[in-house]
Parts: sequence; C-alpha cells; structure tokens
Amino acid sequence: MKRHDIQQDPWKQAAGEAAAQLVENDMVIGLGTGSTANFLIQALARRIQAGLHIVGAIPSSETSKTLASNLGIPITTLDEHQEIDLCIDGADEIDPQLQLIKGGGGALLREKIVATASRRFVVIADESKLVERLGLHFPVPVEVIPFAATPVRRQLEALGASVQLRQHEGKVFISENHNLIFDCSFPQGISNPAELDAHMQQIVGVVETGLFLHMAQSAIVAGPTGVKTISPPRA
Ligand SMILES: O=C(CO)[C@H](O)[C@H](O)COP(=O)(O)O
Repeated sequence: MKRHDIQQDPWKQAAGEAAAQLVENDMVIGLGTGSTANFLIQALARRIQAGLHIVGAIPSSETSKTLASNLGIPITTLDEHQEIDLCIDGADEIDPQLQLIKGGGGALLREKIVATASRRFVVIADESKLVERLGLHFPVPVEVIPFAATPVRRQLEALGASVQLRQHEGKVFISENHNLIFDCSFPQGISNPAELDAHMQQIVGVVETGLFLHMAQSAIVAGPTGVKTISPPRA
C-alpha cells in the first residue's frame, strides 16, 4: 500500500540532508524508516566520514539498521542508551499541529518506541505530506496481534474505520514484530485524532497505532520553493 513517488525524491533528499545538519558530536540518534529517512541516513554517514562523532544510532527498523551500518554509522540499542538526544523520521501525513500519521512502511511500533525515547523528535518530509486534516488521504496503520485479528477488526470498524489487512507482494504483510497491520481509512478525515487514538489503544490486541500526536517538536519540509522548518502553534 505504500506509495513512493520518485518525483518527490529531490525534496525528500533536501529535507533529509537539512535534518542531518542538526546532529551534533556525541549524540545518540534515533533513525527513522522510509525513503526520506534513507536520505537522512546517507547524509549522516557522509558527516561521520567527514569527522562527526556520534555515540551511536538506534534504527527503527532492520532496513534502516542495515543501511546505516553498511554506511559506517555506529549502531547502538535502547538497552545501552535509554535516552536518545534526537530522533529524525519521515511521515505519511503532517497536520498544522504537527500531528502525524506514520507507518506506511510498517515500522510504526519501533518508530514510536524510538520517538518516545527521544528528547527531541524532528519529522522530515516533502511538502506533499502536509495536510489540513489527518486521514483524508492516508489510512491510519494499526499494528495488531494476529491471534486477535477478527475481534480487533470488528472493533475498529465499530469506530467508523474501513479496515484493510495490509498485503505486500501478494502476501499478508507481517511486521518486524511478527504482527499484522490493519490500514484504517476514514473517508471524511479524522475530526479528533486524540479521541480516535485513545479508543483504538483500548482495544485488546491492538499493539500500537500510527497516530503520532504532539510528539514532533518541528518538521523540516522541502518543496519547489526550498526547505522550511515548521513548529507547532503554541497551545
Ligand atoms: O512511517 C514510516 C514507515 O513506517 C515512514 O516514515 C513514512 O511511511 C514515510 O515514508 P517515506 O519517507 O518513504 O515517504
């Protein structure tokens, strides 16, 4: 289900490269997952080759871990470092409050674990990800224990979601945590993301949702007019 529009790659690259400049010596870094995060990882690797020293990076997926370690980025874990200085990750939708839908690549659980362990979370994206209201264009991915698939699906539908079991290359998609992903569409958009998230989290068998609410401190967004940093409005 993951869209990948190659035309947005230069903007994803610009956002990833700008975010790599935020990394300072001796930091522990949380690495996101996805095509924008890949550009960040490549840019960070170049900075490390040029002399930047980081304590280590904690990747949010095996894919990001493989890319980062192949490029010479030192890898560490949450067992060794419980506090991450800076987490940088992509998103599928970003609303004006910097509330996010994430998980298009299926890594939402580890992404949320890494982001919540971070003192600062910066989201990176091309400007096609900016939306006025979450959910109008992208479903909310929900990671679910396989044993609970049928009752969880019914309860998600009772919340108004149109539920699709994620497939990949003709097979049921299994997350790195051995779970299923239900993509939950809300054709009218999501009027109250916090309420929806709370209801979803209460369903026994739901492991995590792709709603990342009030977690990002800033967004680095790139488009045809350049790179800009967006902060959420003050409460
Ligand atoms: O949440 C994610 C993966 O689970 C990604 O960050 C999100 O899907 C954005 O991906 P991309 O940078 O490829 O557009």
